[in-house]
Amino acid sequence: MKIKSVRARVYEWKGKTVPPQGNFCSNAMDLVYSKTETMSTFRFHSWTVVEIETDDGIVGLGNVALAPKIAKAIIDEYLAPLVIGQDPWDYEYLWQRMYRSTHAWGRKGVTMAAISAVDLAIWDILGKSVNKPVFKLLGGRTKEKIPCYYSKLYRTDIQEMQDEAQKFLDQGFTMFKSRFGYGPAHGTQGVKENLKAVEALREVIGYDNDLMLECYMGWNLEYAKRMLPKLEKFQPRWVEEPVIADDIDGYAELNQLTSIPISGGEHEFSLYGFKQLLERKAVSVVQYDTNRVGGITAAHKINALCESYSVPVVPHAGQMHNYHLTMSSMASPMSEYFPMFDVEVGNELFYYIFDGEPVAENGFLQLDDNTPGLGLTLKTEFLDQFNIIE
Ligand SMILES: O=C(O)C(=O)C[C@@H](O)CO
Ligand SMILES: [Mg+2]
Repeated sequence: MKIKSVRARVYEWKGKTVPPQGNFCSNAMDLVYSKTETMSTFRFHSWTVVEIETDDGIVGLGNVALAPKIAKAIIDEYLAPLVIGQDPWDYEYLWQRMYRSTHAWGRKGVTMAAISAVDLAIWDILGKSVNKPVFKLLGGRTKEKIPCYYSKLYRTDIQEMQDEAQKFLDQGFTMFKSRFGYGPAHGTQGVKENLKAVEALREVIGYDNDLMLECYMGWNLEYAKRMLPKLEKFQPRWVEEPVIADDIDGYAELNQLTSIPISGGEHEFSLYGFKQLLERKAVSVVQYDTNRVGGITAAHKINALCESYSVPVVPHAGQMHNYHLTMSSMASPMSEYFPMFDVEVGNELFYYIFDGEPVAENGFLQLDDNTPGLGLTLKTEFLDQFNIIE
């Protein structure tokens, strides 16, 4: 079997989006003076879809959401020529060709995300060619079904957040992730607002259910050192991305500071990036995203590395490419789960492009032993709400 063609198309959402609100989600731009709403650079309203076809007609689907137009250019210009004419079963060789040939300017960020998209499509082909789901090629079924946590609860009105938490508690979720709205730029009032929201959510879900707290790189070390001791009484399962991804020493200091586990990784790349995080005890929970980190080829290696450190892997975002890594590894106890909503930050856009995503039932996800490959097809229902760039 040989790769015959690589097609990368950008799906630009033209449909309605939930308008941004202030203090919706603390984020890395909060620390930079700006007159615009800071979360705007972290909206994912475009997505690049990669279709790789083999000489016997199998089509593999990959995807990338980081800088999708740039990712498409990297795929078209640099990565496609490296894989066309090659055997997809030589996936390690192909991964190394892509990684090493772009090493001078790649390694992390959008290049590794583009490599991830090609690698996902290759693994989709592998599964389809032997009529097996990808997780069966990685280690098989390690769970009867996948526990998942409800992920949203962005910082809105306190009552709205409590109503949202109650709604999904009633649907059987036992784990919830919420977003802080405030950070160093918002002073002591912001600290009070952050604590008020956590307390309000605990009032709804109690202490028999897990609560994870997301900073999305919106704090700094000094502020996090003030906040974590105040948060301990609320017993969060983890506090996520308190500082920017490059501040690994900051992560390591915070991870030892209190009883609260620090999580991160969705903005880290490749096996080597996670080797650093683990060696320096920077995180207690690893959260790579398989469509960023280097695809399934890289994520599978990182799962093994994390297993050797007894550090759990909870991939960032839901989405099928992550579910296969969780199903096939004892290192990964659960998945993140965004239900389908109106398009807001963009984590929801996946549902408007692909069919095949499992719907959570009572806080669990299921993958089918008999659905080959990643289990995704391209959705046609919302095509009229996308501008597609060939
Ligand atoms: O789901 C996460 O962990 C994210 O970082 C998503 C992003 O939109 C901020 O919440
Ligand atoms: Mg996150």
